[in-house]
Amino acid sequence: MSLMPVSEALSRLLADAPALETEPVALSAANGRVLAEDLVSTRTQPPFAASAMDGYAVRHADLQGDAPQLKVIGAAPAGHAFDGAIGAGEALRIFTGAPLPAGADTIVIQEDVSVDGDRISINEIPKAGLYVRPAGLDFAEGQTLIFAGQRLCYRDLALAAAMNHATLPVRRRPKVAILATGDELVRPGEVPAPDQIIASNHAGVAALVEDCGGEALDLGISRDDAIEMAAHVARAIEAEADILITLGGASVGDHDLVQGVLGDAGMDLAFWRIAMRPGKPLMAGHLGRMKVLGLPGNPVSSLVCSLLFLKPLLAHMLGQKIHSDEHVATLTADLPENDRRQDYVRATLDRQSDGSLQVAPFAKQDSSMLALLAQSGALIIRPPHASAAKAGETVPVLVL
Ligand SMILES: Nc1nc2c(c(=O)[nH]1)N[C@H]1C(S)=C(S)[C@@H](COP(=O)(O)OP(=O)(O)OC[C@H]3O[C@@H](n4cnc5c(N)ncnc54)[C@H](O)[C@@H]3O)O[C@H]1N2
Ligand code: MOO
Repeated sequence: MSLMPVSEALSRLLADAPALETEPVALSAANGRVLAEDLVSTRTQPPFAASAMDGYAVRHADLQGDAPQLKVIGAAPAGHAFDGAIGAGEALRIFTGAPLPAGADTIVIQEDVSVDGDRISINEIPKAGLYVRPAGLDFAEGQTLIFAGQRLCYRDLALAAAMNHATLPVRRRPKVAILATGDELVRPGEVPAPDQIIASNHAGVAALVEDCGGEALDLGISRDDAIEMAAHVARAIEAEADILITLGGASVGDHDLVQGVLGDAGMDLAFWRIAMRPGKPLMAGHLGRMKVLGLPGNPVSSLVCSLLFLKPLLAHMLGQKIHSDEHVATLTADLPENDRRQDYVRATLDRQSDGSLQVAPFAKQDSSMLALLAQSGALIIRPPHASAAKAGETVPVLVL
């Protein structure tokens, strides 16, 4: 049986997955969305030279001698520019954020001033230009400040607001329908029969979808019954899902019905069976415009496949660059030579005082062992046919 290399499967998966459409969203609804176009500022900020402190706007040339005196000719609170200029020997009462009046070049903070009617004495002479924010200190009109592909966070949203964008062009969120399959499964919180277990994969895959900026749609659990499964698949189509994830039933057993059901529904199979461990029975295809990813049922397999295939697929559909979480780390234990499947070995990860990474593989690697995956800081990548590795050697790792 031939198995497809991981890299080839990933390239095939991404090759026919175009980026999703752009849609406008209000700034208030844009948190966590992915920007579809570069964002150019419509404004210069600050739009005028402004005071950075509460105090007095002065001409630095006037600040000669000991405690020079100036005449206060008016006031400028924020939002109220002084309509005039200050001349020799004059000052303007000014507040943080107000435009600097014509003629002034420096702010004296009020703590350094004694006031007597409309006259002030300057007790501390500031450096020329102190506490003046020049126009454009932050950014200028026409500047590109947030880039397409950026997942918008609170800092981006504040900046976008300052740039005066009330609506932002973002990618539509990929809708990912998730269907668990298997007679042995019940939902978390239910009481399983003695021969049943709790369906866990759904929770993990849905969380990863949300983390990547997608929208997870829970299709529940289908029994190992072709008619019931077909009805669930029809619900995914009806819901206009961009991706259908099936969990389990991807292998070769008599009750592994997923591929048959999808085939009958009209799925074009892109690939099945990958040279990887865990995750060998991974399947991909498309049903009309809906992508289908059939993930193996073993819990660790389904999550590792999600990390390696679903995460980049979602990034691709959101118009994002796919960046690698691959690093190198020093092994703390020997590893045996590998067979033809690329292995993703669960391991703990520690950063040493010199900044280097140290990785300790778990002795047991069964793809049903979720507790060890949860404790893992990394997956050690063992390429196909890698020779045995000794403690102290460096190996590639995917940091989780
Ligand atoms: N004769 C062979 N048997 C198997 C092969 C093979 O090549 N030849 N491949 C093995 C590998 S590798 C994997 S991985 C599994 C995957 O098989 P399926 O995708 O068909 O998964 P199931 O048989 O449905 O389930 C496997 C295992 O995982 C549990 N499971 C399923 N769904 C969930 C869920 N949503 N949450 C938690 N656990 C789930 C299920 O109860 C089984 O224990 O096949 C091997 N067999
Ligand atoms: O791929 Mo299976 O994931 O080896 O358990």
